Amino acid sequence: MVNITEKIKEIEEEMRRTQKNKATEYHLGLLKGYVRHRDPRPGFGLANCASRKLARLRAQLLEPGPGAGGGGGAGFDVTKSGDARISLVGFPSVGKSTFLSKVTKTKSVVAAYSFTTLTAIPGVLEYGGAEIQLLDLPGIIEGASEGKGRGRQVISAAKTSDLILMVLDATKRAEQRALLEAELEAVGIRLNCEPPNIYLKPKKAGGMKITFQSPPKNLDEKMIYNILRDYKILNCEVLVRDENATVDEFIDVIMKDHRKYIKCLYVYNKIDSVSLDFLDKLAREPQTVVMSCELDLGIQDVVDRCWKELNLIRVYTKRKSVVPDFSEALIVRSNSTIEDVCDRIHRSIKDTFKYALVWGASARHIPQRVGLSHPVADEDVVSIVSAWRA
Ligand SMILES: Nc1nc2c(ncn2[C@@H]2O[C@H](COP(=O)(O)OP(=O)(O)OP(=O)(O)O)[C@@H](O)[C@H]2O)c(=O)[nH]1
Ligand SMILES: [K+]
Ligand SMILES: [Mg+2]
Repeated sequence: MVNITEKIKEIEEEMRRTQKNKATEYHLGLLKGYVRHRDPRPGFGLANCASRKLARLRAQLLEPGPGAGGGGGAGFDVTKSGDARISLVGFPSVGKSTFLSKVTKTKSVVAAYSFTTLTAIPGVLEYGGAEIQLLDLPGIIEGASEGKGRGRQVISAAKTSDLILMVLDATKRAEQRALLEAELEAVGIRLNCEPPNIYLKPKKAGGMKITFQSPPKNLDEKMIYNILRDYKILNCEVLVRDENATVDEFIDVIMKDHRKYIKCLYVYNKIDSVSLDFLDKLAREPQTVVMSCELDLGIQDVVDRCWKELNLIRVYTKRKSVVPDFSEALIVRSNSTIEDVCDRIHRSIKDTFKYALVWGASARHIPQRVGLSHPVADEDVVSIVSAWRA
């Protein structure tokens, strides 16, 4: 077999040479009779022939070899680090690597052909003293969940993240989003929803006890009975608390060890290439932000929105008569209190806690003297006063 990597190198060389001189490209096209049929959209021009060939070869590199075991189910070997992990998931060439290279110090290769990125590339997104791991992933294609390309690995990596950033190309068909969602759904990822409000407890004996808190709209006792029997759960207790619960949701509860509920933010890139009307329409969709990496438009909005979606709070600690260090934040979940902040600093700090001084959005006046139960807000400055120090 001719080495795919060598073939790829050859074509890349050829493309580099022609790209150096657009005029040459034009003449080449003219020679080959391409110019008349030229697609006016960016990226669909003369180089598209070589580009398509290259993408095809690189896709082969992604395919699991014979005996490789169907692409493998495990994710890429990247250790989790920082305060949270965000995965960039999308079709090839939507701009995932461009985005990573823009917002982190990591440079992930960017190119016009598909499957430029062949593995997971981690970068660190610094956000006001918080450190978020941003994972650039290979592009996925339809059928990814069934093991096409490195689809399964990509999806496994996405499954380990705290937020999925679904990167979409604003110039491409609207279906791309539903197609990607279906691929993620197929492996048990549930986007932007909470686990169903259904209690299920398998028992050793006693048959099935099925109770509805209020009359169900989409389920009945017989349906639940049949589903449970299909899954060979013959003894259990079920309490359906949500009247709108569906069959699919009930199955998700049975399969809860294989389900992952993850927030997803939809990001449309390349808005420099669509009309203003269309851009406006996209930007109004729920959970959606728009950007152009090329024109540096909306990037900070995307980053801010990511932080918001993670539901985390940055707290800066301050020693008496010293300016707080804003380059290092203490990260707690939303709805945390001073007590949670103490626990993050040191396990025993609560033993000597007298009160805390708080500057920031959660303080009614500045500084406010508060106790352990005081809820903190993002970017609060907190000074813990201990009994022995005061
Ligand atoms: N017009 C336009 N082109 C962009 C924008 N962002 C990225 N591109 C181009 O889109 C192409 C693909 O970018 P990449 O960052 O390599 O895309 P990717 O999603 O990482 O692609 P794969 O790794 O192959 O899956 C490159 O030619 C970029 O220059 C943008 O905002 N507008
Ligand atoms: K690409
Ligand atoms: Mg890439």
